[in-house]
Amino acid sequence: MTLEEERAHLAASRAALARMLDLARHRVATGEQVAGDRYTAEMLGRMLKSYAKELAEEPDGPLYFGRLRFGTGPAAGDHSGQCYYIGRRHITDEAGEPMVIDWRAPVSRTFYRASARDPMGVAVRRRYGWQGGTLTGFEDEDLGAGQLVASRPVASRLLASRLVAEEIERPRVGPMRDIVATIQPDQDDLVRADLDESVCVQGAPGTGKTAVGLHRAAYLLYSHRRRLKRDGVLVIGPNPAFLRYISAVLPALGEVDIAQRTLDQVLARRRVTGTDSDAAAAVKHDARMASVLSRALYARLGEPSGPLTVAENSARWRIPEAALGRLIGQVWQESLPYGIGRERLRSRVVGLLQRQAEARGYAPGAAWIQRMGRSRPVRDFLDQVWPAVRPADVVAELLRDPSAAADGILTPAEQEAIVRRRARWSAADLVLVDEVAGLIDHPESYGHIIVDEAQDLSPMECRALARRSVHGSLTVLGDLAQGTTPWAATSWYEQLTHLGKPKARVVALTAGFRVPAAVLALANRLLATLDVDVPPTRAVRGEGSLHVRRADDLAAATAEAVREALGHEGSIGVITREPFALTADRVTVLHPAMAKGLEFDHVVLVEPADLPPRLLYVALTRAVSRLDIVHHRPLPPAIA
Ligand SMILES: Nc1ncnc2c1ncn2[C@@H]1O[C@H](COP(=O)(O)OP(=O)(O)OP(=O)(O)O)[C@@H](O)[C@H]1O
Repeated sequence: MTLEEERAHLAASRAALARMLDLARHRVATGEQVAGDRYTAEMLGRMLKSYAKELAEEPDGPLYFGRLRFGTGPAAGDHSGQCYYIGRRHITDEAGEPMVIDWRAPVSRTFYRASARDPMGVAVRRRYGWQGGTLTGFEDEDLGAGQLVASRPVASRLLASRLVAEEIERPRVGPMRDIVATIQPDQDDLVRADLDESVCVQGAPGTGKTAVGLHRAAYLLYSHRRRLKRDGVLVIGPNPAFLRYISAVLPALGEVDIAQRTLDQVLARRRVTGTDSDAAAAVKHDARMASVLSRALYARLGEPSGPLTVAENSARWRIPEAALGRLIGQVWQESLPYGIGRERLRSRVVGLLQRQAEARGYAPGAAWIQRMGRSRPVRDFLDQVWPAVRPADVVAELLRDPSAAADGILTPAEQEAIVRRRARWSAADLVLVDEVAGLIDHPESYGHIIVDEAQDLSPMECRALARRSVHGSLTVLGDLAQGTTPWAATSWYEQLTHLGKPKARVVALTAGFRVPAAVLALANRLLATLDVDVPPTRAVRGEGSLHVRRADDLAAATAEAVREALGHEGSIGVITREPFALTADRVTVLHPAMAKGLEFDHVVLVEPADLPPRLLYVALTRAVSRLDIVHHRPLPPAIA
């Protein structure tokens, strides 16, 4: 097929997409009239609306990025002699024949996996080059013959394709983009892991963890749409700036219904107005707090102080104290959540009353049972032995005086550290409140949760996510070397245990798609001093540029570096602890702690000696093309 013929196919695909969109809109408009009853009409309307919305999200840009032409040998199987265009979503012609196949469909897997060594039945893999919505060319890989045709020399040592290399080398501007056109085989393996499987990706900076997680979310929704529309998919990121940075990826993949939140946003039941000392935060985030809170909650259980008597008209029903004690013991043994235990006890008590009534010839019905359950004596009994509680009250009481619940678990100094003298909620307190809420009742659970920067979560934060994925699975993304919180994980096994998935497969990604080789060499030197057991990154990119300048006037030198950076295209990030006023379109000034997960085409890093080693490692690995280090004090030895 010539470029002209390819363009004709593109025009036909665009027309087909426009027709699909018209049809979907038409169905939204008429759907309510055609459906039988109101419920069905509403469900249908909602479904069609979201379908129309997804179609409309389709960017004007490339409709597809690749094409597979299968050979005729036995390896091609059912696809023998077939040709498929692979794009961001299915497009079908009027007869329902596929014009473009969704990248998530089973056959598309071949696009990412086939290699000269194992062509998987593919004769030729074609990749398209685009400029905006215009098709500019293509590149064929003759997998049958094991060679790349019509290609200029490739920039990278590791990539066979010029188009893939160009995509990776492209200067970065604006928010994160999807990588569907260039997913690599090891990434694809993770993206398509089964829904029931929890996986943990240990990936050095820029190896595509975030990209993999987001594409996995889109893939899972495609493959298990009904189940996950019902159960929900949640993406957890470290801060709102990061969520803004990644926010366009899923909509570009046609997925508009995935919640993307910080953990704080998930837990927020009340406003955070207080802060913790480092010592208090360390204790509150420690896994032992789970035992302390459980003790604090269950300390509320009491003993019956006599028999329970309910009088109704002329009848009197009575349960002796010993029998009540036995009931409490039985319910306790069932290890139910606290709130459910209280209701179970209520129904057991009423059950005993009911049996007495029946023994005396009454035939108590549902209304009687309900009345008994709400009767004063039964309520009083429950309030005494298994009182209703609010999670925040349990935590507030514990923080006023931790001793009763914490003795033997926390040291006296630790107890002292968490005593709260003013009733203000800190972020860590909300994690504790959530823990208690989880002891009282099951929280909303998700079908799948993707947790980014998971190495930074505390054990107690992990537990909050574990509770929300009891019936679902997790994709855990992180890098032990980039852990910068005081409680950052040092072992994935431990972190996964806190997350409730100790058996999750841990996979390392080591091909770095962000950081250029020159910068990576420096970062890897620092990595060697960080005392974490993770493999270093190999650069898939070119050399890039690394500049170090010593200056007496840091602010002036920084401004100078930014001015120079503005001479290139792409985004610029100034990573500094000092306030630095600068307003230019492409420039973002940010504190190192906020740089996590982000990337800029050009990074100006100010005074590395100010940063603890791991934060320095994060800051060093944000640059895509150029890194400028501006310093006054001597550089830390590892990077000097
Ligand atoms: N297969 C790929 N093809 C093209 N670009 C890729 C590929 N994989 C990753 N990238 C790009 O590499 C950059 C880094 O990816 P990403 O942010 O997902 O890495 P990360 O491992 O999460 O990094 P960090 O540890 O810093 O959070 C992004 O610009 C992403 O688009």
